[in-house]
Amino acid sequence: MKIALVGYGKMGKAIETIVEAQGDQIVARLEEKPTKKNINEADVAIEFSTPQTAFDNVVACLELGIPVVCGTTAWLDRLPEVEKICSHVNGAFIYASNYSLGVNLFFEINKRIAQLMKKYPDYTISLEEIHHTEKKDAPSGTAITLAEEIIPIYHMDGWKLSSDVSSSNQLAIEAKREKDVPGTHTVLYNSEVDQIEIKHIAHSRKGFASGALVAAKWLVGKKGIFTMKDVLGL
Ligand SMILES: NC(=O)C1=CN([C@@H]2O[C@H](COP(=O)(O)OP(=O)(O)OC[C@H]3O[C@@H](n4cnc5c(N)ncnc54)[C@H](OP(=O)(O)O)[C@@H]3O)[C@@H](O)[C@H]2O)C=CC1
Ligand SMILES: O=C(O)C1=N[C@H](C(=O)O)C[C@H](O)C1
Repeated sequence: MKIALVGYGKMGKAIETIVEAQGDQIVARLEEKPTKKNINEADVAIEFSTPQTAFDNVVACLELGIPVVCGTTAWLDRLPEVEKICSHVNGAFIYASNYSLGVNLFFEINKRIAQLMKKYPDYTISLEEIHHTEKKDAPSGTAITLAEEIIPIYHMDGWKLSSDVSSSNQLAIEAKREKDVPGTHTVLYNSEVDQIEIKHIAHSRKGFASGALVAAKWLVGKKGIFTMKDVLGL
């Protein structure tokens, strides 16, 4: 598989380490918008860049006929436009706020626990995410995905970036930034007498990177718009 890395920062480099070990080929390492000239006939593009550049990069790949695996967060207000373009060009696109197998299992666990806990109003639900200090967005895309799966179950009015869990019908997400933390997400159920937590701790970026590569291999040869639920059969 010939892979173009669109975005060659922390994630691009983590993916490169795994690709080199498994015998696939990286044909482009881009820190600019993909073009016919710089994408080097890649079979698939893996896009981890910035919230400001992801949309243009994804559209450029689709218009060049290259399937795209995108992991960049905080640009999703434009996802409907990408979906329209992908259908128009009969392309292939996958987006996930988090590509790691563990987090995708955590998403399923989160929904099941929320279904159980909503019957017990003594418990107040909230979310916490912790990431490295270089992270550009808050809350994390993963925390938003967790929230979006809880909100319909609890009939809440959306989420808010706040440590104040008490005052409204919005799900509070607290975002903390600490040196070198790859990504930790916790869903908390707190009552007067006790607290229940479910937590996913990424030990490194390896899980995100290997999941993105699994998604890339799965996507090549397909047409359509997909998520990690399709890739993992969840
Ligand atoms: N879905 C998932 O599983 C995961 C998602 N992420 C998300 O991925 C994104 C990237 O994370 P990370 O690798 O840590 O970030 P980094 O800041 O380490 O890397 C981003 C890279 O993109 C480059 N870049 C800037 N402009 C462009 C452009 N126009 N086209 C292509 N590349 C460009 C930057 O270059 P320069 O520094 O020169 O500006 C930088 O090298 C974030 O949104 C993060 O939240 C992260 C981990 C897992
Ligand atoms: O920026 C990061 O590092 C991460 N971003 C993703 C997110 O916003 O959820 C995934 C992971 O938590 C690491």
